[in-house]
Amino acid sequence: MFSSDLLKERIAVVTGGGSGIGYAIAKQLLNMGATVCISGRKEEKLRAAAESLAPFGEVCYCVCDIREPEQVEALADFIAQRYKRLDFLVNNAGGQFPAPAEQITPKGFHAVVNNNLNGTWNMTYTMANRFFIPQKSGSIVNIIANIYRGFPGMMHTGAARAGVDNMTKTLAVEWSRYGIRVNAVAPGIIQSTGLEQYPESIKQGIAETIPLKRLGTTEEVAYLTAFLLTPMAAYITGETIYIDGGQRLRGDMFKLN
Ligand SMILES: CCCCC/C=C/C(=O)SCCNC(=O)CCNC(=O)[C@H](O)C(C)(C)COP(=O)(O)OP(=O)(O)OC[C@H]1O[C@@H](n2cnc3c(N)ncnc32)[C@H](O)[C@@H]1OP(=O)(O)O
Ligand SMILES: NC(=O)C1=CN([C@@H]2O[C@H](COP(=O)(O)OP(=O)(O)OC[C@H]3O[C@@H](n4cnc5c(N)ncnc54)[C@H](OP(=O)(O)O)[C@@H]3O)[C@@H](O)[C@H]2O)C=CC1
Repeated sequence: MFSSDLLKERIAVVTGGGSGIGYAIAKQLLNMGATVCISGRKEEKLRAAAESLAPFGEVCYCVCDIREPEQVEALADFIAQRYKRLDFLVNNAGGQFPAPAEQITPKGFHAVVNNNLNGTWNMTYTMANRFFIPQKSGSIVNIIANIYRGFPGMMHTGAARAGVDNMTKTLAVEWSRYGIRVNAVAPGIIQSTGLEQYPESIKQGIAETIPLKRLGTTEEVAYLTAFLLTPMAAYITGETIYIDGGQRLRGDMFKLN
């Protein structure tokens, strides 16, 4: 299933591929023979990531803030010039800040929705029109979050990710006529660079609330994402697959007062 030539000659873009889950996804796709372009906002971070990924296959990077349509268009130009096609888009870039709902200002709400929902659409709209629709093929995986029971403690991202979850279903139907599959992966709490930004007080004891009694790894999210892009998943579209050690069914995301 994960053989080294399964994705040979396939071209992938992984947003937020310079760190954490995105980096692990890029590495897994390279290990399966794909050519991968990682993107993000910080050039130095991308350069270092691309250097450390280079032993695993053909990798490049492109600075692109997904919130800026013209930067997304420039990323599409870069891919068109370099590879002439695109097969996979992994919308992984995103983030938010923890806060009780009543303290999320309209500006803060807008910032998080803009990053996670609008940014994902900017990428999806552009890459579909530039590549997937004309090619009549393509596969998209959206990395969202565990929104199964809402997202207490991060209402803004819950709302944004629910938007992407619904977008996933709609596009799977609308774009089936172009041979495009669209799926989502919903990670629970994953031991990644991103998690380092959350205060210890929130994370302390959290593993005990998860049925599998541990946090997930970035590699585990990468395996699932890669699987969804392979021909083995050719009949899967419009799905959101949770990878959370069972947390959506039992256990708290946050300790609320
Ligand atoms: C148990 C834990 C479970 C965790 C599960 C999930 C984990 C992950 O998702 S890991 C990924 C982690 N990485 C991140 O989340 C970092 C990403 N964050 C950002 O990129 C940015 O902070 C942003 C996109 C969320 C906002 O950036 P930007 O658009 O540049 O907006 P500003 O910085 O200008 O802020 C606008 C506005 O937003 C409010 N705000 C921003 N940060 C905070 C904060 N830390 N706390 C409270 N409020 C915040 C605030 O209202 C800002 O306006 P001003 O007050 O006028 O600055
Ligand atoms: N770790 C976890 O427990 C969970 C993570 N997630 C989600 O998974 C994804 C990956 O997170 P993780 O790897 O943990 O955290 P990281 O903070 O390591 O990764 C987030 C990546 O997104 C990029 N990014 C953020 N905003 C933008 C933007 N506007 N334009 C371009 N790139 C952007 C960052 O790159 P740069 O700094 O270069 O801009 C960074 O590489 C995120 O969407 C996160 O919210 C969901 C649930 C749980």
